[in-house]
Amino acid sequence: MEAKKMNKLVFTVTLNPAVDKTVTVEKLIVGGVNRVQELRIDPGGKGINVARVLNNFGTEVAAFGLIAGHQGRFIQSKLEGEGIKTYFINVPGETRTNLKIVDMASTTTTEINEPGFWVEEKKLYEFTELLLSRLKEASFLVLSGSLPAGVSPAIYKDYIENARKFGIKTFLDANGDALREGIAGKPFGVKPNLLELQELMGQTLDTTEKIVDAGKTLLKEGIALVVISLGKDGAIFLSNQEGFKVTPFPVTPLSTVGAGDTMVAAIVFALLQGKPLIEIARLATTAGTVAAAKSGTQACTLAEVLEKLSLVHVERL
Ligand SMILES: Nc1ncnc2c1ncn2[C@@H]1O[C@H](COP(=O)(O)OP(=O)(O)O)[C@@H](O)[C@H]1O
Ligand SMILES: O=P(O)(O)OC[C@H]1O[C@](O)(COP(=O)(O)O)[C@@H](O)[C@@H]1O
Repeated sequence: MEAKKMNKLVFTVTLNPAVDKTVTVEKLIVGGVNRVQELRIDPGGKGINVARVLNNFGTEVAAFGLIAGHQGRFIQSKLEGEGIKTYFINVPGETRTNLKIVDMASTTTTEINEPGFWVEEKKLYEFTELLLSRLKEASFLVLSGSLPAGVSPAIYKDYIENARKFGIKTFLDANGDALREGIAGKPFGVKPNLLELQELMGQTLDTTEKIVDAGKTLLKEGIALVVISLGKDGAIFLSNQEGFKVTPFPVTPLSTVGAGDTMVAAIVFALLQGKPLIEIARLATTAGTVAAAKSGTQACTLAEVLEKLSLVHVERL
């Protein structure tokens, strides 16, 4: 899978960022009193996580998005402190807090995500102008995450079509209507997780064969790379030429938050290096698994991923 341009600047878009508050409890008691053992606060939101991982991997990246209030300033200063260029438009209100509850007894993560701020039309217009005015500088545009109130579900489709005019590849990671409408814009790649794919297809996909068939319908719609992530069961990677299923190595998941975003970052990183699908699949699944083993929403390093690369199991489909 060749990346056409020599320029390797990646733009990420996060219209609904979040401050991720991760609390770890010994055993989650629903309806009871839970005492927090550990607490972490991290910048979050899908495109923001992608940007942080790409930056750790040594890829030049600029994070675009909307932010509000002091939580927004916290996110921006964290990113800039890590050396990531930011292009944020400030909107009224406050950036959401997304609560992540890690239950150490079952090693599962429960997510409680707020809807986020409301966006006025003129602010969204300002943001779109900012993004489009710089778009030609990018080699890859990553569009990730839920949309705040006031933003049309067709927005990703619009950005994908604009990127295509400049010959810029796009990667979409969204859910619900934003995913459905975004797909109509024919992004280069998509990464739904199994739940998102089932919702999109309107059916339960309970075998690898059914998941692969659903993935192939997306390829037929004009998407070149379809990745379906399956949590602890790994991921399926499909192009028009070939397909792979990659199974992770066992880890103790200290927070699975950010695992999908890490996978997206690794896919884009590998695409920019012109890697074949099998290597994209291996690297991205390893990266997601490394992220799942980290507490909170932490960005992993390339060295951590390369060290574990041989531990995933790759099967040709
Ligand atoms: N519990 C887990 N154990 C091992 N790897 C995991 C686990 N959860 C996620 N991963 C890794 O992270 C990738 C993305 O996770 P997934 O939960 O499917 O994405 P998303 O966060 O988008 O829902 C998986 O394909 C897998 O490689
Ligand atoms: O925009 P959404 O869909 O509400 O998701 C936002 C949440 O997802 C995350 O980006 C993590 O996503 P993944 O676990 O899919 O990588 C969090 O940082 C954030 O709280």
